[in-house]
Amino acid sequence: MDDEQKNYVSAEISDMLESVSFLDLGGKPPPMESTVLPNTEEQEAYQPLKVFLRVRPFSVAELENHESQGCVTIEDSQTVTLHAPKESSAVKNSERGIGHSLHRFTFSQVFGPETTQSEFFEGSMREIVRAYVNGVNGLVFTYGVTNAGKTFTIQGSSKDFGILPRSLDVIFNHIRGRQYLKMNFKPYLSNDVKKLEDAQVKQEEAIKTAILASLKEDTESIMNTITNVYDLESASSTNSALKSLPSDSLEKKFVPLDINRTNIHQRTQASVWISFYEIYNEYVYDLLNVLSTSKSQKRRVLRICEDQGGNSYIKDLKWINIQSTEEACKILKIGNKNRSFACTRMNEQSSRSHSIFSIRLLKLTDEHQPRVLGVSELSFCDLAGSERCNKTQAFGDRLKEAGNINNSLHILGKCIAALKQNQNPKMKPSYIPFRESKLTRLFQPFFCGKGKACMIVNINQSASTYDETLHVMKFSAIAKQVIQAILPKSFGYFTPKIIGSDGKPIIHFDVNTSVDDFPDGTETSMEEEVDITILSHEDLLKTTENLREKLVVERQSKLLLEVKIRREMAEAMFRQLLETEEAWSNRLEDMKDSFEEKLESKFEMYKEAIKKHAYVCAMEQIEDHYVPIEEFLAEQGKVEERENKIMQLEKQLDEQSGRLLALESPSSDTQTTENDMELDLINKKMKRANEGLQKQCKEKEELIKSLKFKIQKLNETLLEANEGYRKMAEENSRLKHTVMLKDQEMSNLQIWAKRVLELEETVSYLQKELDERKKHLCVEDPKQQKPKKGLLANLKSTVAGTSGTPLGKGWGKYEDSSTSSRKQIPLAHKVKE
Ligand SMILES: Nc1ncnc2c1ncn2[C@@H]1O[C@H](COP(=O)(O)OP(=O)(O)OP(=O)(O)O)[C@@H](O)[C@H]1O
Repeated sequence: MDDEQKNYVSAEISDMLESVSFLDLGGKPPPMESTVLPNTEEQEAYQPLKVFLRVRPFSVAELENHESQGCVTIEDSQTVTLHAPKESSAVKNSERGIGHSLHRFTFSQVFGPETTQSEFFEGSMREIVRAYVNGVNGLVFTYGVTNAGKTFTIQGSSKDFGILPRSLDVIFNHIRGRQYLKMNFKPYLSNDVKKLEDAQVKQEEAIKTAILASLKEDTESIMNTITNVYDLESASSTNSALKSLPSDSLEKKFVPLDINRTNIHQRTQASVWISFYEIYNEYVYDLLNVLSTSKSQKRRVLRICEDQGGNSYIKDLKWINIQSTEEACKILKIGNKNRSFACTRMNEQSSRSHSIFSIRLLKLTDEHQPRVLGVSELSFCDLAGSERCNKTQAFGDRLKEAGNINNSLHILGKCIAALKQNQNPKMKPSYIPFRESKLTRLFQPFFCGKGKACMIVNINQSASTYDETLHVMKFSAIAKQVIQAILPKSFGYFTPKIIGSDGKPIIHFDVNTSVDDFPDGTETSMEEEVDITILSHEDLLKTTENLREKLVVERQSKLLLEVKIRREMAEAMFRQLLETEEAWSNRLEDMKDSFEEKLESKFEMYKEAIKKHAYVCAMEQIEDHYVPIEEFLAEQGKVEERENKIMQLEKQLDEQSGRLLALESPSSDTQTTENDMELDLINKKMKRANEGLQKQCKEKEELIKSLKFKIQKLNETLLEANEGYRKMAEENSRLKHTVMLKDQEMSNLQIWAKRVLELEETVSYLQKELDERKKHLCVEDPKQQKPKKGLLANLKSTVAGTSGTPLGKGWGKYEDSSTSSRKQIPLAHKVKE
């Protein structure tokens, strides 16, 4: 998938979003407003994700460029309309009949370009911060194209603080006078607290001092390079600017939240810790790592791990204890210095990473030896702005960054779309790819009930980024439909584990479980990134022991499972064989029947054809030679008459020849003349008779010839019929052969069926054998067993132990010669087969 396609959300998600956005037309957001007072928290366990829209005012440069100003129209406090400018792809597409040039979107609230930072904070953050100080975790993330004002919204400028410093100020206002200033309770893993020894506390203090000192050292350079949080104008008076950050100044800028303090235990204290990290090119970096400030030094990549509860946390992430908003702002500034910014075509100071600033609030009892009552976390995620690579003309590092940014935003889009789809009971639940990117992995708990999430969508009104802005809006439209299931957590609901400096739990406040439960709780999932270093040596040994025992049990169950599966497979195979056999025999019968039918019908056909042919021939012959009987008799009469005439003529000829002999004597001349004349006459008559006879003979010869020709033709037809019959006979024999083969196949199938039955017997024998082995295993000391490398090795060894069984024989090379309890099983050779 190229970057163009991957921008924000995939094409198909985008299409889905398109339809969603139109479904929303005119529709007001569902009733979801509810106050986050502690006693109503249970009621709002399910609520749609809050999505706020903030529209950035035009910058001076944009105004100078005469950017089209009619792309974004705010209709009311919840609705905004986007009008595609002429040069945008949306207009081109709509002209081609794909999509629309006008889009309307609804949000939890829309903040126009004239909205001040204070108004925005009041309108969007009030609820989430109030819930947070009462113990509900919160996540705020800004989403939008590059240069849309995400960083400005979160951090703000020195004159106009963003939601992060304002939230910090509210938090410090809230805990004022009840702040726990010692650093001996520190956030640990995802939701736990570590109790530090004095030496460790000193170390913490030293780290903090070093971080703050690094700011002083670099003040000048920071002011020259970082302008995101504090304006360049204030560079000359950096320190004074920082000093002018105390909460008082903030308080003057906005009305403090009306937080219900009464629900918090009167005698409680709070400790505030912060962390700041970034996800850059899918690597997590601690932004508060002072060592990494040097650009030449390679930054240390942090790992995302999971604790016993499967909650993700960043291993070795620095948590710094802070006592005031100004301290937090200083640290934020140091973090910003380490953050990956770059000058892109769209934004001079573009954030090239997703940065996450987290605040952990530890609630403690107000005693000499305080107890930890709860931990809550508020995270601000400034997502990197995405852009189309061709538009930004990105290449090299920028292109790689854009690819990674787009990819993680794309996965975030997929997660949100899947979350939304899974809320529809009519649809098949789909896999939510939280683990496909670091960002979504860290966001996952917030979409699974760990706390309240809220999304801030930043857009600018520039026509040049209209298409990207439209994508963002579509994305937010679907995000708005995600229902969050927020566990009714407040302080004291999920009490954290307190871990001692040695890594062992020292106090466990959950009323339902005791400290003794902890070792079991240390059981970690076998994920590649599970952090086992959090366990002490003893726990590790104990865990190993437990795991070993579990392994034995697991192996037994696996063996049982395998036997069960084998049996099921054998049954299934047998069933399949029977079905196949039945199917084949049916098929065979059908084929036999159909061939026989075909054969018979062909025979009939040929017979009919021969009969017809013979009949036609006979008819033709009869037609050719048909002579009516009268004609025939007349002809016969004629022939007889002629024969009589011939006989008479012959007689006359004899007489005439006798006379001629007598006349040969020279006595009378007259007589000779008469005789000559008579002879001439007879000759003439004979000649004529002869000619007639010759003509008749010719006719008869021709008749004989034509009859002979017809006989020849009939012979040929007969030969052809013979040939057809011969072919039919051949086909018949072939079919008989096929039938014979099928019969053979059937008998083979029957043999297989018998074999399967035998296999089944073997399996049942194995089952018995296994039961025996199980009893044997139970008696054995599991510790003495050598752990095998895997299930197969274990199976093989187990089967080798029972090498007298058919299966054991199959794995002869693993046979244990010492096994005395071999049994001779007659089925062994069958299994081998
Ligand atoms: N609401 C606003 N009022 C006045 N200026 C603003 C506002 N929002 C943003 N800006 C200005 O717009 C510019 C870009 O803002 P910003 O750096 O916060 O954008 P971004 O979305 O974080 O960009 P990227 O994703 O590239 O980091 C900055 O100069 C900022 O001061």
